[in-house]
Amino acid sequence: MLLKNGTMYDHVGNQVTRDILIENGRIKKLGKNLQAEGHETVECEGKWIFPGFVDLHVHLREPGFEAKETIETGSMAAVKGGFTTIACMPNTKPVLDTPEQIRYIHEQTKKSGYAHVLPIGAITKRQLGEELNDFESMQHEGVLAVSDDGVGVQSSWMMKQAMIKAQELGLPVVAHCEDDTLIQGGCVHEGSFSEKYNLRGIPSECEAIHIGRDILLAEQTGVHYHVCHISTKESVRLVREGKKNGIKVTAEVSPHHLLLCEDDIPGLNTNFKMNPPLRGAADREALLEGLLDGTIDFIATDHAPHTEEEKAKSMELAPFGIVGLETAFPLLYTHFVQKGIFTLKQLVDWMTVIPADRFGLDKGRLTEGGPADITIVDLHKVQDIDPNQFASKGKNTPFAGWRTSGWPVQTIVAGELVWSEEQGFSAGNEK
Ligand SMILES: NC(=O)N[C@@H](CC(=O)O)C(=O)O
Ligand SMILES: [Zn+2]
Ligand SMILES: [Zn+2]
Repeated sequence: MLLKNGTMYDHVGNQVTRDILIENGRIKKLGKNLQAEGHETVECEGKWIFPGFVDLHVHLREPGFEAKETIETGSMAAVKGGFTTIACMPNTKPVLDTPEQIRYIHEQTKKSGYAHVLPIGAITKRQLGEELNDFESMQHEGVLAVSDDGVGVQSSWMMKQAMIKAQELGLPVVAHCEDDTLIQGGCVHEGSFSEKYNLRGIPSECEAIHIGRDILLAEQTGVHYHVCHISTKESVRLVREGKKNGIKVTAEVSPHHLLLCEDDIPGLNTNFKMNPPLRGAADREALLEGLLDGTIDFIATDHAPHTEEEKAKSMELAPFGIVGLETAFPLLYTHFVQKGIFTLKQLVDWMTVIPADRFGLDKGRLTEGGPADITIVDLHKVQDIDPNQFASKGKNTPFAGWRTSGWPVQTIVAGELVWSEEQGFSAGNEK
């Protein structure tokens, strides 16, 4: 395949116009006036060509919760959103806590996936926090990291054992940070919204207390410790301090925590219920500052689809989580790049090369010889977010109706055009 005349960043970050020749799933050549003979040509004039986006925090729900999402529908949502590599969390049924479960994800991806899917294995058996899994045997089948995402690892001792083992094996520990004793049945942030609606709140320290503990344990064990969906100003402060002290701590932030705070929740609407909850305005400011100063390493969506029936429940009873794959780039582009808060280069780096580098993946760059995972974006395309148009089974977004620019129009995974605005989806990358 030959991509003609696309705009891209070169290796030093300058904006250039280039052709990209793709062969055997790799970028064969990057240059000007490349020859098209025998190659399918895609005209990209006026469009941006980015490395395929990388999202290291996604819930694909398979096995066990196929009514919410499957590897097929979740990876369709991914490529439609411009993501070519996604990591899936182990809070499925059964939990991804054995080598057989990890192999199952790889097999299902081969059969029905549209993007590269990197499974994350659970830290503890059935994510119950009681017994450490066999990381080595899961690693043998190919896991990106270990995590009990969905719940925090309550026991400090258990977390320490996990870190010791993960450090030995070179696996990152990816942490959902939440102290169960501080949740107290909370369903939203403990702040002005919880007060106004008389709901139980989840206080900020519920997250930060785990991060503080884990950074101390990471210092002792030397493991790569990664904080999921960071949401409070205290958490940002702790990560900043940890980094300053040379501790191997990284952090991700979700688009919704950058875009929204508790003041934006329009009443008892469960599409604004997620974990961690939307925090205060000062927290949101601290997240932006942390991302801009490098305390927070990159962006991850925490795509968490649920059925409409589940989300139709009350604020207290509905499950936590919102979808994110199909809206992340346009939302962040519209609200931060167009407004001059981020540069386009920063945003793209936070969604490509930085997550890839932090987790040692050969992804996130456009280089000769590198993988042909590519996202073509029309920055001028304006569209209202419409959940009914999502490829994801999850329609649970707080952003319905938001007018946004910067939509992916074509996505290439391992050299195959897996989705285009005009033709829709074609067979998954490994089919
Ligand atoms: N983020 C959420 O609100 N929900 C996630 C779990 C998680 O990421 O902790 C889910 O699995 O639904
Ligand atoms: Zn989580
Ligand atoms: Zn999650």
